[in-house]
Amino acid sequence: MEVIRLDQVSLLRRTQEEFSYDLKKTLLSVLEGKYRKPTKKNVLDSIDLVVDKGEKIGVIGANGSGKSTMLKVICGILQPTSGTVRVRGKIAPLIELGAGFDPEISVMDNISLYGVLLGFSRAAMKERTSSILEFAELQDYALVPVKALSSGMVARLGFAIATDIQPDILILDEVLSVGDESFKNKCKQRIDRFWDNNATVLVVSHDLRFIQQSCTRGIWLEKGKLRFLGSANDAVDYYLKSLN
Ligand SMILES: Nc1ncnc2c1ncn2[C@@H]1O[C@H](COP(=O)(O)OP(=O)(O)OP(=O)(O)O)[C@@H](O)[C@H]1O
Repeated sequence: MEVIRLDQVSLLRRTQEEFSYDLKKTLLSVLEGKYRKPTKKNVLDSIDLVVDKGEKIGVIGANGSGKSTMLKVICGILQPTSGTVRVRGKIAPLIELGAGFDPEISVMDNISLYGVLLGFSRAAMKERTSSILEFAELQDYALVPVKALSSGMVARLGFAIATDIQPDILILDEVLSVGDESFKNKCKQRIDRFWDNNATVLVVSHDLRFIQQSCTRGIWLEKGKLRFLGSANDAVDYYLKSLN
């Protein structure tokens, strides 16, 4: 059964998008004659992809080739400039953990808010609050505003919410570096369980051996284009050959 489908997905980004808010920097570069108008770049270029239930897909490619962007488009964090994305089932996006939190409101209220963003009802989130707090080891912080948590605690909370129930689709960006060593182990166990329970998995990693050992299929992206889609072993081989 098909659970993810991308048809001709492209995403354009301004090359200086991240810096455009820095007026002082922009003015200085104008005065120094160094200012260049931002140009647009195809970060994803006409991607077609169909993923069936239970597949484990490894996404590989050089830095900046569009791997994280593709995952964000699948999760709905980014909208494509053109093309369509269809996803069927509950998705656990383990990327940019906690990016959707409101720092001013309490941990408990953020659990409801984040859950609703992920597509759960408020009532369902109320029922899950205690198990989420327990997994994140934040029971004593339920009423504290999120801005008072450490960044590791924020990531733990994001992970706990996104994985409180078995997702149909698991999206992983690189090796998770959530919290301290003991918490990392807990996360790994949870991911392994989902992995074994027939979840569909998309994982970005530079660890090519891990991709070969753990994934059924591989995607090689190059400058936003899908260069290869096939067995994980072949994807790694072709990618490595391109580097020589
Ligand atoms: N917020 C942003 N604004 C503008 N351009 C961006 C932004 N985020 C990423 N890009 C650009 O999009 C391209 C793809 O980035 P992406 O993070 O998807 O690559 P990646 O393959 O995951 O790289 P890496 O292996 O380094 O994590 C890069 O050229 C990057 O500069």
